[in-house]
Amino acid sequence: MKISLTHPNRRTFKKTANLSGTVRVPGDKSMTHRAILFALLAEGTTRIEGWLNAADCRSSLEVAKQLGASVSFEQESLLIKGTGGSLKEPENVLDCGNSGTTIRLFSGAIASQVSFACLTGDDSLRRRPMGRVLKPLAEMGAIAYARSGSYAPFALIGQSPLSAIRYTLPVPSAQVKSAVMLAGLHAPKAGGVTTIIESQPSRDHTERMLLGFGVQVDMEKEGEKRYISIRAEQPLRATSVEIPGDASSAAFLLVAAAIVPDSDVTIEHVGLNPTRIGFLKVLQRMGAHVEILNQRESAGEPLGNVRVRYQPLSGTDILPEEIPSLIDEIPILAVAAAVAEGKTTIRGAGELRVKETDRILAMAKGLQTLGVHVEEADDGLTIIGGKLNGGVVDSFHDHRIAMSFAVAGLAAEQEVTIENWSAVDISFPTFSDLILELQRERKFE
Ligand SMILES: O=C(O)C1=C[C@@H](OP(=O)(O)O)[C@@H](O)[C@H](O)C1
Ligand SMILES: C=C(OP(=O)(O)O)C(=O)O
Repeated sequence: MKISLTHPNRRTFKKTANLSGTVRVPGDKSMTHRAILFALLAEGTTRIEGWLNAADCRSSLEVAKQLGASVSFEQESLLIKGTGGSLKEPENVLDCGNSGTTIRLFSGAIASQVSFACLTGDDSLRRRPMGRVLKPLAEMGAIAYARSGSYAPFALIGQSPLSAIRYTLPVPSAQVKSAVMLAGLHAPKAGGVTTIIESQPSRDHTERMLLGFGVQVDMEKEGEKRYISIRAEQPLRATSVEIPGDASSAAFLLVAAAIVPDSDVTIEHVGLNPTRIGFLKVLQRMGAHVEILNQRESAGEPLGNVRVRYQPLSGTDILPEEIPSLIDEIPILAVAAAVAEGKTTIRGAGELRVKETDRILAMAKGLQTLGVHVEEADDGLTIIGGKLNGGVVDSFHDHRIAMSFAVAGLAAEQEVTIENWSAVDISFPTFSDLILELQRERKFE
């Protein structure tokens, strides 16, 4: 007897008529991680509204519990009773799952506090470089022993007090910046002020949210260069945090609107932090009709509604200095480039090679399968736009690759099947539901 097996970990997306409607996307992932970690460090109970209930943030929540946080839920809100700054030594290994933000930011907090912690993650996280955080933390006085020198699992033996440092980030990374800032809160030696120097601005949610928890962060700008300074021994005080929708999740739906003819999609209540919305400028430059409406501010972060209407796109050059403001959106912008008229180049994006998977390789392979002319460079891609064919592509267990090819499927000539689809649960579990909603609301003309 022939048994036909279904593949629960595959999903197929087909060419669609226009997408239309107004939706909200789940909470910002970067902000949710920070809210959980800062609540753990604070004195009192923090209320977090609009948090992202997805696998990466649940990793942060589990790690926070092991370090002494008491967690409860009240309707949609997350309540975290903090430790007042004295973290508990964890009884077991801290499993950070697939989340780079969890492992790197929590390391910064652990470095001054916990006598022994061992941090690890899944197959993907254990391939990602950790030397970039362990090196500055060791310079401040913490002791780290890492597999092969710089990979998880690693043991972190916190030391107190740490020494303040002046640290120039070798790569623009908000995760490294945040880890050093958090260690700096407990680094009263060597002057007691830790300064991080970044030559390209990376996302600044840590700086903004720490202010809400009562911590003063000083920032000086010198052209694109920024000096971020934090004085030691500032206690965190519990607060309420309202988290807007994640601009990186919104990007998938907005690019879908930009490439599916006659679409008109609005995402409400989405974060518009300038360090995160480089992709909107690129989409505009490619010819998409982008509008930002009802812009306002909450908890120190700008937010608003973003409307994108279809207009045929043309290729563009995405420059190295733009990369930090759109680092997680490059896979979906590569899909936009694949349907745009003409050539798109992306350069200065070498960091993509050390994300959940090598995103340059994954996009090049997948787009080639769909018949696109793509050339890989060490630090980017060159894409000649045109029509997308169908095919079977692999997400390589990377949420952003999976959703990028799902959006490609909505505009491709034949269907696109994505292998290892379940990766979407990392950041955007409701992605397929929202696409369905925008298809249901579509205009019939
Ligand atoms: O700080 C953060 O929340 C993040 C920073 C970025 O990583 P890097 O710090 O490695 O650039 C980004 O790619 C990641 O998705 C989230
Ligand atoms: C790179 C990402 O996250 P992280 O580094 O936290 O795993 C991402 O969400 O695209």
